Amino acid sequence: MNPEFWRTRWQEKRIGFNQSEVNPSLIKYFSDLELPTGSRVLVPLCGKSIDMVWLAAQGYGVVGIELVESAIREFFVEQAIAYTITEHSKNANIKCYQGQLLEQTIELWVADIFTLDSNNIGHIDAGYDRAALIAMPTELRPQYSQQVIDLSQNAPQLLLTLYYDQNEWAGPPFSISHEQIQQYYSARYNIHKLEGEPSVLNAAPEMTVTEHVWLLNKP
Ligand SMILES: C[S@@+](CC[C@H](N)C(=O)[O-])C[C@H]1O[C@@H](n2cnc3c(N)ncnc32)[C@H](O)[C@@H]1O
Repeated sequence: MNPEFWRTRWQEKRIGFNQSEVNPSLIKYFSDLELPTGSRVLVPLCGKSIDMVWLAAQGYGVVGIELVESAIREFFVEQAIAYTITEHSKNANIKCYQGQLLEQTIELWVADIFTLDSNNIGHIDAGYDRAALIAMPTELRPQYSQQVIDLSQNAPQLLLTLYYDQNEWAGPPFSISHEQIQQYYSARYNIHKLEGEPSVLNAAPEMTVTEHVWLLNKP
């Protein structure tokens, strides 16, 4: 998916991926990461996810990365959080929106994730990937997974993916198999499948879909 695809989706408000309720798997499994409060959580391809509000309410700092600036602005406006904007000194396409919620900092980067490095975003304690890996087409996924590993310096992750017959529906979101998860992450993580539950694709409700929840821990 090129950047224009996502900009158009946001412009035309075709954002069926955006949830009005906090993701139940986040609530159920995030504690498995055993993070002390005050830890900083990376949310790649964050959109305006309400999950970031939940993370802050649990006592975690949030570091989101999102290509489309209007999505980030909508997040702060809808959540009634005051924000400041800092522009990157060398790259006009990169900005950082920052606000405070319940004494936690929510820092959302307007950027193509591939243009950032760990010096930009600072230390990360864990990652939460919902609708991010599965938003990446097959050819970009190895580069994406490596970028998340590099940005977070191999921090543990809670990863949510979908599995369905890719021949039946083109995506995004794309279907990801256990073998693909191994391919992307087994060199740097111990991989545990926590759950596989029936799920629904909003754009193709007739499809049989399973949501998988993965815990990626450092070996
Ligand atoms: C399927 S949405 C998921 C959003 C969010 N994780 C959620 O659960 O609602 C994927 C998001 O990734 C953003 N995106 C796509 N490619 C990106 C890239 N290369 N860098 C940063 N963000 C990107 C899109 O604009 C879109 O908001």
